[in-house]
Amino acid sequence: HSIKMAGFRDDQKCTFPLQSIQDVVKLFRIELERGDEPNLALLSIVVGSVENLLTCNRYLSPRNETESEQNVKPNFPILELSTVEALYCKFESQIKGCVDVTQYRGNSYASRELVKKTSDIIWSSLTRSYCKDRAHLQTLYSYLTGNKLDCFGVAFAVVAACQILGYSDVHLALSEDHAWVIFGKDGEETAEVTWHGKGNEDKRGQPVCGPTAQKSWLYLNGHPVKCNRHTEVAALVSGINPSISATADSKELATLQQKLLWLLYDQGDLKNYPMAIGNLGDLEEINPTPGRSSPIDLFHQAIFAAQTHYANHHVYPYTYLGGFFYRNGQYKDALEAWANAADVIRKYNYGREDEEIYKEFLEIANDLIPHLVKVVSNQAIEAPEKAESNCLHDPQCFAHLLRFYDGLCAWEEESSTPVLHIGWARPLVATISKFPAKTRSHVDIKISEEKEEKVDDEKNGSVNRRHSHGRRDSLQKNDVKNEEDIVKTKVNGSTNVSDKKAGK
Ligand SMILES: CC1(C)CN=C(N2CCN(c3ncnc4sc(CCF)cc34)CC2)S1
Repeated sequence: HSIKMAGFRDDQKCTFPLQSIQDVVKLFRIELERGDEPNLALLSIVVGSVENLLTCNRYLSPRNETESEQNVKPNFPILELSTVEALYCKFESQIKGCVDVTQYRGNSYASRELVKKTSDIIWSSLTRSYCKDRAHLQTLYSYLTGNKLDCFGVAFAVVAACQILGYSDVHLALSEDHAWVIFGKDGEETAEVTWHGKGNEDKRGQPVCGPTAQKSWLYLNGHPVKCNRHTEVAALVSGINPSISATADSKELATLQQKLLWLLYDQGDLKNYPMAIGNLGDLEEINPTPGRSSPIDLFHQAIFAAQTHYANHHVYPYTYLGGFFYRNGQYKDALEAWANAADVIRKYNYGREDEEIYKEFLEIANDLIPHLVKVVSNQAIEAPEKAESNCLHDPQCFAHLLRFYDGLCAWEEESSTPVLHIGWARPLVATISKFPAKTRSHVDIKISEEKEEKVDDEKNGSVNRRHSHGRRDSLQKNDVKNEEDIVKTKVNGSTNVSDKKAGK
């Protein structure tokens, strides 16, 4: 049967051959600024081709071939239109050849059968067995030249295929460690289209619902990133992997990713995508763009996006920020960011497919914080005159640490799987014992409000409670006179009675 092969439009063709970062940025700009939808398959093939040339087969420009050139510096490859067109047509004919849309004619929305069928086509043509978490398996280039895709790559390929079949309602849904699709009227339907993790039976074709989806971090309890075509382009760009080896990155590819993320940022396409903003913050830390937001600003924008669009149910915005502060020796701020991350995870129950975030908190608790505490305790010894500003003498640092662990405990409560075990206890004891008793004694462990009145009534006069941000609630009788050198710090975030009455 004759398949109408849609070639590329002139404004797409005119950018070829692509031979610089700017050429690729220009192609993306054309795709993103035109009225119609950006072509996901085209952009994925282009990015995958460039990534392959810059990371997999160390592209050598003629200039570099002389023996004298010791440091092999790849220039930008030349990407011909014919290469991209051939791969695109291969994908288009495979998809259109296998899906008989006449069977679904009429209903303008995709059906679960259509989505499942599309997923089956991608799924069945994957190489039997390969290392699923290898790098550079996230694009259609990898699929079309090597029949390999990673978990995210399968979900993206299904959405790109449905776009080619004309279903503009099929979109990518992204959590912090999984991807699935939404479709139907108002995107109300959901379907698994890929696998997750190791040793888990795939649930392809099934909706994302039920108890597993409710309280588990993996599905973000109903707060995933629901993409439109532009956000899907942002996911594709976020997925660019500049790593050449465990120790080397392609500078050209990292620069391309950074420029494409700024293009999407300026178009407003990252506003509801915290991880993409975080990725941009990481790139800006490595290679700052003059005149652009600082990494800290970007990480705060990611946090704001998560608070605004996702009821503050995302953990990674806080671990992006915490990691930045840690790398830059701003340890009090790192502890606060990690405590805020724990305030998010406390909203979930830990389940067997949440290993990724478990590993994240394990590394923070048992590796990063112990290292942080060792560094500051050495500082206290080497520079005793700076003791006041030292983390170990700051009750708010101790309060952040307690809030961090309290969040992990709350995460474990009512969970099917335990979180903490003896392996967590040793680093915890080592960390707590580095804080002198004087510091620990200044932390005021606030209890939840309903009990607070009871405690207040029973207690004759209460200690003065100072919010962790310095605002004092009230001075009660028999307060110590020199209260200014006793920092009362709330451990948890609950507002206290007077605030409540003040309607704050
Ligand atoms: C603070 C961190 C440890 C640094 N990098 C992090 N990530 C790197 C980029 N990541 C991502 N970045 C953009 N989009 C997505 S969608 C997704 C789930 C699989 F589809 C992951 C992910 C995952 C999180 S979190």
